[in-house]
Amino acid sequence: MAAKSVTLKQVTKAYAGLGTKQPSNAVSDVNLVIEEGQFATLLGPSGCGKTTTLRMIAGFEDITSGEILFGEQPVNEIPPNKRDCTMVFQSYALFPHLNVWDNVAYGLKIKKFDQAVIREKVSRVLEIMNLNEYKERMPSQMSGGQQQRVALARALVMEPSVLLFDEPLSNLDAKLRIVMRDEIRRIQRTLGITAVYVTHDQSEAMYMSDVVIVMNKGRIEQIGTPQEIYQRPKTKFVADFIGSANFVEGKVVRVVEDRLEIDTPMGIMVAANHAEVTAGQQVALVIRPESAVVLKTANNNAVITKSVFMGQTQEYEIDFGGKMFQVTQHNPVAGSVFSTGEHVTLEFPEHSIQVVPA
Ligand SMILES: Nc1ncnc2c1ncn2[C@@H]1O[C@H](COP(=O)(O)OP(=O)(O)OP(=O)(O)O)[C@@H](O)[C@H]1O
Repeated sequence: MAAKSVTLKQVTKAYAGLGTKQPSNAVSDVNLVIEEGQFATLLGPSGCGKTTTLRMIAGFEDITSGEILFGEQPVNEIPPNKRDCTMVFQSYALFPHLNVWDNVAYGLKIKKFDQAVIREKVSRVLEIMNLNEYKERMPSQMSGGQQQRVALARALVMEPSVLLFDEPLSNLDAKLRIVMRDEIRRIQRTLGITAVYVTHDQSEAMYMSDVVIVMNKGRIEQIGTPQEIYQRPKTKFVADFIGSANFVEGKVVRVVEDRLEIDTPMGIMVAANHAEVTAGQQVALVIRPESAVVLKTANNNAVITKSVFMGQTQEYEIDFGGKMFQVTQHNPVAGSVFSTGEHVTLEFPEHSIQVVPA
């Protein structure tokens, strides 16, 4: 199978009736390029337009305006079964009256492949998915995780250029999700297939993706690697949705080369200038709990109001100038841990602060 890139150009979806109640479309003006062989995840809160976007790529939904391309080829007019992509659903959607072998072979039979070719392709995929020993089982005789592997095998056997996933792990328990996300990623890498994955689970998105596409109210807020999305969020929404963050409101007073001086209720704070903000602009400083530093100095400026041991971390709530901060200390060993009521110094290394528009 030859992987293909997926391109969305100004793609919009309006559902009839939506426009009268709310000004926004289900999906608005989405521009996106997913490169060949990339694993891209659409991530965002419920109703942000992830599933609609995925279904438009699959061809299950018409698009209101814009264009979708697989490689160089526009696919707007191509029906789903001719699009060279397959979708793995949350509900597995296996045929209950067919055993594993026949479920996996089904699509090839519909496409009238030769018997010998079908045998060869199905055996190979069952082998890759470690499903050989289950080939005669009926779906009802298998666990949720095994059924989802069959659903994945059924999609892979078609050798699509693009594989689409609609929250495929959300019916599985936490432990199995972790096993399956490794399995999906391993197979996707081995076959070099382009994958578009929908989830509202940020840790799943961070773990699996080459690129994360964060959506909000039908629009793309940010596209980036998991590191970029986490460490350099471009908006308050992204900073808030991915991981936890302390926000400090302020106004940029000076831009000095690559540093920003920001006037905040806690005085002037300095941040490295990773953002495109200008002097005079109202901003928010994003400070991740693990990037604030707690220590003892001669001029302690903060008070611990809560201190909780969590095994790998110590979690603090700290009052700094009347504002409460969530702070995480890694590797809390005896002697380095502070107790409730202790006076401490809270520092914010300038490179770990991200500045976003207010
Ligand atoms: N068939 C439809 N008719 C009208 N509105 C729809 C239809 N399908 C989805 N919508 C609306 O479009 C918006 C985007 O829905 P979508 O299912 O794409 O969101 P989502 O991000 O996948 O959410 P979730 O995580 O809850 O599945 C929502 O406001 C939803 O109510």
